[in-house]
Parts: sequence; C-alpha cells; structure tokens
Amino acid sequence: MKPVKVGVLGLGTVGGGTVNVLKRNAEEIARRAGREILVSRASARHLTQPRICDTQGMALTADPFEIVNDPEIDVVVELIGGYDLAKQLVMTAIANGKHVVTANKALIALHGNEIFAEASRKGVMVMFEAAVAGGIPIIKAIREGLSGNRIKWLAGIINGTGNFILTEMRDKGRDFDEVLKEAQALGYAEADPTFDVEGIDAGHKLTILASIAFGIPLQFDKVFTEGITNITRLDVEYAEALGYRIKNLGIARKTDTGIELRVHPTLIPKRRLIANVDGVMNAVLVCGDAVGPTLYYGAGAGAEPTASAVVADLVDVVRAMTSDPENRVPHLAFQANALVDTPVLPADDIHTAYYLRLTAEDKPGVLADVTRILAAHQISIEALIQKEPPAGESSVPIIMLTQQTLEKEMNAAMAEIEALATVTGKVARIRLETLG
Ligand SMILES: NC(=O)C1=CN([C@@H]2O[C@H](COP(=O)(O)OP(=O)(O)OC[C@H]3O[C@@H](n4cnc5c(N)ncnc54)[C@H](O)[C@@H]3O)[C@@H](O)[C@H]2O)C=CC1
Ligand SMILES: N[C@@H](CC=O)C(=O)O
Ligand code: NA
Repeated sequence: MKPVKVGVLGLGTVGGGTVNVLKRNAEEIARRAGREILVSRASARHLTQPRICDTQGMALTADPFEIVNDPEIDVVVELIGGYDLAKQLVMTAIANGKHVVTANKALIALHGNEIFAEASRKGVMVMFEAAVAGGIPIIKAIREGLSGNRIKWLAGIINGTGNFILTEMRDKGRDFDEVLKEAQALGYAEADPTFDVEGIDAGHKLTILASIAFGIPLQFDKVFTEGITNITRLDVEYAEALGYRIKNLGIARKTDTGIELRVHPTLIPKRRLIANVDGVMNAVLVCGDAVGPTLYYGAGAGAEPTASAVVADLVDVVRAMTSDPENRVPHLAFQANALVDTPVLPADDIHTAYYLRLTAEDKPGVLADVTRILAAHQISIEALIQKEPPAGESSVPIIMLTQQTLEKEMNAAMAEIEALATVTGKVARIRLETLG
C-alpha cells in the first residue's frame, strides 16, 4: 500500500519532536497504522535555521499554503500555533478534503465549532489530542473510555508551565520570573507566556474538555480565569501548615442549574494524589457516575510528550481514513446534537470553599467584626489561625478556611471586611476544593 503523505506546518518544539518520533519509531507506527506514515513536506519560517529534527527526505517550504493546497498531501499537521494564520490553513486544508491533526488548543477553543462543522460537511477528521494535557491521552479517555458515563465533574492540572513555576517556588524558593524563563527555554511555555500564567491556556484546554465531557458547544468566553501571579510564598506556607497544597486547577462541574467552568489557584488536601503532581507533569481527575473518580497523569508539555499525542492522532486518522465518514468517531462526539440549552454558569454562581488571609490590627473585637460579616453572608468558618504580631508591629495576619458558599456572597463579604478601619489592604482569597 502507498504511504500516507503528511505535511507538517511548523518545525518548532512540537513539530521537531513529531518528526523525530515518526522517524525513530517508523516501523512500529506503520505496523499499528496499517500503512507507512511519511512526512513528505514541511513548512518552516526560516528554512536554514538549526532545528531539533532531521529534515532529510522532506521538501521544505516557507509558504505553508503550498502544503495545504498540495493534492499529494493526505493529512496536514498544524503546529504553528496562534489563531488567524492557523485557522486559515486548517480551513483551507479541510476545504481541500485533507484530514487535520493539531496541537493548537487556542484555535480549537475559539474556532472549533466552525472548524468541526466544516470538517463534518467535508467528511474529514480533525484530531486534537495534543491540545489538552500534552502526552496524556485524556481526549481519548473521556470520549472513548468513559463514554458510558454521565460525567459529574473533572478537575485538572492542565498547564505544565504554571505547575513547574509553582513547584519550583514551593520546593526551592525560586523567583517567579526566573522559573518562567527556564520554562520558556525548555519549550514548555506558549509563544505569549501570559497565556500560561494568567490561566488562559488552561482555560482553552478546559473549554475543550468540558465540551467533550458534557456535550456542550465550545465556549471559551464563559470560562472564569484567574492566574497564578498573585500567589505569595506566605500563602504557600500557610496552606502547607493547614494540610493543603496550592495547585492551579481547571475545574468543570455539572450542577442542577448549569456548568461551572473555572481556572484558578486552588487549595487541595495534601493527601490527594493530584496534590503531589509536580513540575511540568499534568494530571486530570474525571468523575463519572458509573466509574467514580479516575485519574490520568503524564507530561503536559515538551517536544516528545506532545509529539506522542500528535503521532497517536496520525495513527488514528490513518486507521480510519478508509472507513465510511459516517462510521468514524465524530469530532466532539455530539456535534449534531450539542446541548445548547445547558448554560455555563456566571462566576457569581460558583460554589466552593475558600482560604482567606487578611492583615488586621491586634485589638479586641477585630476578629468578632470579621466573623460577624461572614455570618451575615451565611459563610461558616472551618478553621482559623491568628498569628502573634511580628516584634514591633501592631498588625497580625489572620488566616481562615471557610465552608462552601456562593462566590457572590464571598465577594460581598470581602468588600465589607476590606472596608473595616481595622483591616489593612486587600483580603487574599484562594478557592479550596476537597476533590472527594
Ligand atoms: N510546546 C509544548 O509543550 C506544547 C505546545 N502545544 C501547541 O503546539 C503548537 C506549537 O507549539 P510549539 O512547538 O511549542 O511552538 P514553537 O514556537 O516552538 O513552534 C512553532 C513553529 O512554527 C513556525 N512558524 C510560525 N509561523 C510560521 C509560518 N507562517 N510558516 C511556517 N512556520 C511558521 C515557527 O517558526 C516555529 O518554529 C502551539 O499551538 C502550542 O500551543 C501543545 C502542547 C504542548
Ligand atoms: N504551554 C503549555 C504547553 C502545553 O500545552 C503548558 O505549559 O502546558
Ligand atoms: Na493529550
């Protein structure tokens, strides 16, 4: 049988890793796919620059449109990143009847509804396993392995760069900016690293996971995101002292009224396996009504872990290429009957517990004022630590854990606490999930 001809767009970290894995494991991959998979063309911005992969046997071009318009190419692998150019290339490839594999979560989260609709019309596959949690086969796990379940909730560490930064800060006391630079040098970070540290990249991934898990359209604009830039060493230490770790989580939960979609730093009990997922590793907990909680763990970023997922998608495409389009697993497994009436809940309706840290004057009655405000908003305190004032100072840190409450009640209570004359500055707030 003739080899399947692949055109790779972008030979950076993931593109280079993909070429390397395809070459190194060519024999096993051909056996599993049933046909040889050959990268016959690749597109790079700078044709002569040194790169991590060997480009022998590939025709290189600086113009990616040559590849998506080449009638010889069967599958296009988009690894350029970004929105506009990537979308034009993917839509052109689909219009030309080519299958597409991409690692681009930004593209899928923002333009996936349009891309999948067009792909369905043309009867081609668009695969995106590498877009969520790098090498972990989480898309497959939810779409195939858990397809008999009603998914109740999922929660994941789904940004490798952010987890790497939090781990290095906690374990080695390293500085935020210095660790971010290292993550960039290692090829983990996005082209714009604010996507990693402000929760945008995790928001893109959560959008995709929620869409598959709950059968809703992709709705990135409704995800609540908070980044990790405000996490202080003090909060990391207090959280540890209380038996918790701070992890940046993407959480999607089905409630009676809709779906919570949120990305934020979260206190989680230290005893949970996911609390011990460190460095660039990712982990996703998925709770189905039949199976209960399941956990998936692996490298969330980096050249070859991500390539592992890209190549798995290529193998799937090649296996399914010859089958009737109607019999292939559909792109998001629900495309034609997406649950458009299930709302994503506004941030005010998030239901969670909280860690609060405030600085107050060391005077009788201050704590009573704070607890009175919380009680007026039906917020119960689960644990409280009041430190002695540091020598020569009259202010003390007060740390509280609350029971579950509504975000809007907490916002109102925090505003009232901050307005107290005896309280200095802002109240630090980190959401808390037991993940039980
Ligand atoms: N780096 C990682 O660990 C992961 C990255 N991803 C995603 O994979 C995609 C690629 O990411 P990386 O490989 O890290 O980025 P990268 O910046 O290392 O590679 C992108 C490559 O595309 C090339 N490129 C840009 N415009 C081009 C054009 N017009 N024509 C030809 N080539 C062009 C760049 O020169 C660069 O070599 C992104 O969507 C990213 O979000 C997904 C999972 C993990
Ligand atoms: N920048 C991303 C790369 C993988 O998706 C991350 O750090 O997780
Ligand atoms: Na994946």
